[in-house]
Amino acid sequence: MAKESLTEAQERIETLKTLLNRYSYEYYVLDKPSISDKEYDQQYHELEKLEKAHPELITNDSPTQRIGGTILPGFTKVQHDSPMLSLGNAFNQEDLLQFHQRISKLTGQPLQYICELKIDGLAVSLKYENGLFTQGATRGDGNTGEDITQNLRTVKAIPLRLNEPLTFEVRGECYMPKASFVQLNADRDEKGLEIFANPRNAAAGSLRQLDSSIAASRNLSIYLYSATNFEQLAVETQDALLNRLAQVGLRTNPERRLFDSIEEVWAFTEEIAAKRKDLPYEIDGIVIKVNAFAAQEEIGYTVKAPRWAIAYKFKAEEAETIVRDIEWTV
Ligand SMILES: NC(=O)c1cc2c(=O)c3cc(F)ccc3oc2nc1N
Repeated sequence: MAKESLTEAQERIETLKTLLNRYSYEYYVLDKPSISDKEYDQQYHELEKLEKAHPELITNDSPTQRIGGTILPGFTKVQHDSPMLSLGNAFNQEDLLQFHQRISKLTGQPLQYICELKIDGLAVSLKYENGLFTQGATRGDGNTGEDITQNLRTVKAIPLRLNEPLTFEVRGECYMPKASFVQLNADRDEKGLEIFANPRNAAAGSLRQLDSSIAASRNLSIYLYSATNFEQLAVETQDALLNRLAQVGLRTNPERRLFDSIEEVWAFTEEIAAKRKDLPYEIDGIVIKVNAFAAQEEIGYTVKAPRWAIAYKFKAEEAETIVRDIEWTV
């Protein structure tokens, strides 16, 4: 085939990157693919061929650049701009009531709560500059984490470019879906390799790999739940923030609910405890947050945790039965 002119190649490469990144967003972020895998693969291979012929046209946000070419010698350290704190825990209705009474005293505003599923994965921080994914890190000790950008770039649910040129940091939970966990353990068992105890360990083990092609093979996903400098995003509540994150192309968990009383929050924890085994990912509780950012600021933080949030934890032993209950499809 005659070598296409540079501008023709450039235009075709730009078109293919835009199309393939949108298909990837539909498939991995919205879980609603609009084309078949075959069509995707055809366009992906056309992009690979064009980039091979014109390597100077390869950009960092091309879908062909998700798997890094090198095996890292180790992970460099990352200082978090603001500490990645942990959550205080609640284990029963009384603990929730005490949480509510404690914080009601600290704000004159009526309290609206947002409840989010507590995804059982690995907390990570993602930095975007002018819309481009530039750095990913683990929580580490809360102040210093490890740079796992190469591995997080292989997580297809993480967009390499947002659909707005934002510069900010988002945080979320990277996890391994239950079905991927069962398949991975079946494969490892067959090869006589040690199997993972649960999806959280499998996700953590995958993100700790120095060879990003291993992380790429582990079908990890992510839900984002917070952002820094949300003034730029012009949102005043956690719920509005989550809608805004979805708007710019980030994956957020749809099972969130707003409540005006702690009694309704308790009822929600019981509702989710009953349907948790049917979820395609593991959760270890519910995160309850004051929805309004102004009230969050008024209520504030302790040394190691926000006062305006609490994690209601389900009873641990169920976790094993949940994974055991999946028929071990091999
Ligand atoms: N695992 C989770 O699904 C999840 C975790 C956290 C946090 O760890 C967390 C920690 C903070 F200091 C503040 C808010 C948070 O919100 C959170 N929200 C969530 N949905």
